[in-house]
Amino acid sequence: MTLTIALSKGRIFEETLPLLAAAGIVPAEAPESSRKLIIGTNRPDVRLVIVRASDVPTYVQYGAADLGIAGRDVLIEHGGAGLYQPLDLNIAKCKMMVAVENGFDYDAAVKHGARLKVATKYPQIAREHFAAKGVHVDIIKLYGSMELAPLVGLADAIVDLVSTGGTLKANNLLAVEHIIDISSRLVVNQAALKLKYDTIQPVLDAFAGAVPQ
Ligand SMILES: Nc1ncnc2c1ncn2[C@@H]1O[C@H](COP(=O)(O)OP(=O)(O)OP(=O)(O)O)[C@@H](O)[C@H]1O
Ligand SMILES: O=P(O)(O)OC[C@H]1O[C@H](OP(=O)(O)OP(=O)(O)O)[C@H](O)[C@@H]1O
Repeated sequence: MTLTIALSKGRIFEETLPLLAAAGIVPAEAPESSRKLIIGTNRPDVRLVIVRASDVPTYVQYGAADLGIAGRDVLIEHGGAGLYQPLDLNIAKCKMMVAVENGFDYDAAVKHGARLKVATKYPQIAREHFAAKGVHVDIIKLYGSMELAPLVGLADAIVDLVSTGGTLKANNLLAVEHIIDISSRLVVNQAALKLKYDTIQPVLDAFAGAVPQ
């Protein structure tokens, strides 16, 4: 039975290579240098499909892929329907944070009870965070370059991923709240786990044994 694994290009693909190797899987091509969306491997029964990071849960949910690797951010926004999430892979680590322009008095803005304009690619996470604090927000959905929004008056604050802090610094922004720690997880289609147990379980075991500390 063929096993299909959904991965995104970039950091997730790079950081997944050692996990795949532990399961005896070596991609036939590098997705960065190929335009192919279906990539074979050294194992005739395993293929990779290359999708947008935020589309990985959808491919696995509907069984178009049996396994996938997706960030916790993406999984929260997707909702996780139809997905089994057996393993935190401890890769693509970063933090979901609230950030504002240097000089913006965030504490005062929150205390005053006025509505805060928040730009983000992660409306679900942002909404839950501010609801728990009892802060009224207008969420402005963006698809990237969130850091620009406070600089041009689109928003008072952003909710975005921070790793080194370099992007915030380069744009004169300051992190003011830590929402959650993010890493990527293995997701499995619930029906596939039963139907393809003999193929999937050894891959899960190999990944579990190779998770970086
Ligand atoms: N700076 C970072 N450092 C570490 N991990 C990160 C960083 N930025 C994002 N991630 C994690 O890696 C995952 C994939 O990020 P990537 O940048 O490849 O895709 P994306 O551009 O966010 O997604 P899409 O293509 O769907 O818009 C994210 O979902 C997140 O969990
Ligand atoms: O704290 P840093 O180390 O600077 O990382 C943070 C940046 O990384 C992510 O962007 P990414 O690199 O994925 O760019 P993209 O969203 O344009 O793909 C995130 O959206 C931040 O902009």
